Amino acid sequence: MPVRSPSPDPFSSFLAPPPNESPASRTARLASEAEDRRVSQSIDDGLREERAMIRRREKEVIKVLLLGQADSGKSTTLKNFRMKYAKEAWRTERASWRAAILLNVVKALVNILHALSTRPVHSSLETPTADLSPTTEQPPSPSNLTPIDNNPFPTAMLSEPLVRLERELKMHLGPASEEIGEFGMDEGIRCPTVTSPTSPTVTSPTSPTLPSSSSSYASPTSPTSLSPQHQPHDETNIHLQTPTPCDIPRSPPAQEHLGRRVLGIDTVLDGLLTDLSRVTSPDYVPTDDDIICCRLRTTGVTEYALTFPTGMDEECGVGEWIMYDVGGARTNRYAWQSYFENVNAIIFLAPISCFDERLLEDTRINRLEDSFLLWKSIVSSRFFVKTTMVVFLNKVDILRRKLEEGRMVNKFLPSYGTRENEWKVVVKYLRDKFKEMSRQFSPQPRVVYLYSTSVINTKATSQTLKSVRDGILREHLVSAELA
Ligand SMILES: Nc1nc2c(ncn2[C@@H]2O[C@H](COP(=O)(O)OP(=O)(O)OP(=O)(O)O)[C@@H](O)[C@H]2O)c(=O)[nH]1
Ligand SMILES: [Mg+2]
Repeated sequence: MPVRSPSPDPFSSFLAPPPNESPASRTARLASEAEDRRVSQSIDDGLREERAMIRRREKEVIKVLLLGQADSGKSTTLKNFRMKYAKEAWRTERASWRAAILLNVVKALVNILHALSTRPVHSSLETPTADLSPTTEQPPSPSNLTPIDNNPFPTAMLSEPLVRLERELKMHLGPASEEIGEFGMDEGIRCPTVTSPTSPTVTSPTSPTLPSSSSSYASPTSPTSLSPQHQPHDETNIHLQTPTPCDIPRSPPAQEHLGRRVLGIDTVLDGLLTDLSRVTSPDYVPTDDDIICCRLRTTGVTEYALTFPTGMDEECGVGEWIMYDVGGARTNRYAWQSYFENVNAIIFLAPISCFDERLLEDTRINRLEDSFLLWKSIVSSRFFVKTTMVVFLNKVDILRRKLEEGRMVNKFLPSYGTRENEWKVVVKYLRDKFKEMSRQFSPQPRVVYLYSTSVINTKATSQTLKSVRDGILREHLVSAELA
């Protein structure tokens, strides 16, 4: 059978020169085709160059992940970074912290009233059987509280509008306003908009989980629910009552309780509580310290961009850092993994004051034990073999206070043994412990930068951040040279 030549491609015949092309037309056509090829080549070169530039920029962007359990101080550390290195953005969002600060104050007042109407029967449950036994102390629960004598405040009368205001503020602020497993006087009348902590959200790179600045709570010049002049409901006008909530923190029973720290109220709020008239004024603009002290739970993962010099001296160009702040509760941690690729540095927050506390989300687990387990899983992860590791042994101020009040570390951490119950000794012990765990569980030898911190102290933290920044940059430069 004769072999038939394949029929010509209709497209190639469409592109072929005309059969009767003159020599002059042919020359012109070839010149035009050469020019087309040149233009196309230069477009390809441009695209290649652009792609290479994007790859180079991606390499230059330093990714820093803040990790650690809930309430360890990750967001507070980020606030310090932004206060120092993103001054303009920090300044413009200052007013939007107002509602969150008010909520912190109202929650504390509700707690004080609750404690004034009740008192704990058991002061301590210190009977661990092993290191970091779960049988450590718990905050007072409704079942171990009894009414307190000589309480000067009509507790129910005062607490009702406060609880209502607390609920209003929570509705305004959303899920971040509620602690996981939060226990308060408003149990049973919780904010209906609060969503399950098991469904964290990932916020957009540019939107911190802050209250909206368009709201009446957020504007520094607009009224707040604590202001007497502009009440949404008469019953929330807490200034009109006698005694007023402003009298509560200064009252002798409250002072006695604050002094004994049986309320679970952190020292960070003391400043706000003793200066309530400032915070409740209609012209109130939060200060740096107010914002640093303010607690707003992180419910998903937030990204922040910071701009830094790319080298050690200030004459170098600037580079970009992206910092990721995550929700630290156990129920939030599954969302972390999508941020693990190509992380340059991790700042791990271990709140070492919590040696005698349990996790809110799982009260069987000691908080220090949880930090050890987290640290072990981070240093042993294959994702972080080349990641710079920075550890903040945080909340040293609270550790010091607890030890001064006579809390014994070895009651909760028997391996601490007979070492002196002194904060510097405890810090050294824990520093060695974190280092040793890194040595034992890291797939490759690595350097760990450890700092003892109280990140609510912005001045001291500013120095630490500079050192952390330089350390991360230095390691980044070294690895870029090796790559
Ligand atoms: N006293 C004291 N308080 C601190 C320190 N660090 C943080 N805090 C306070 O502890 C609370 C919790 O801090 P955050 O930064 O919100 O904790 P977080 O790790 O972001 O917590 P999640 O968002 O729940 O994961 C805030 O009220 C802070 O002001 C510290 O070193 N000392
Ligand atoms: Mg946070």
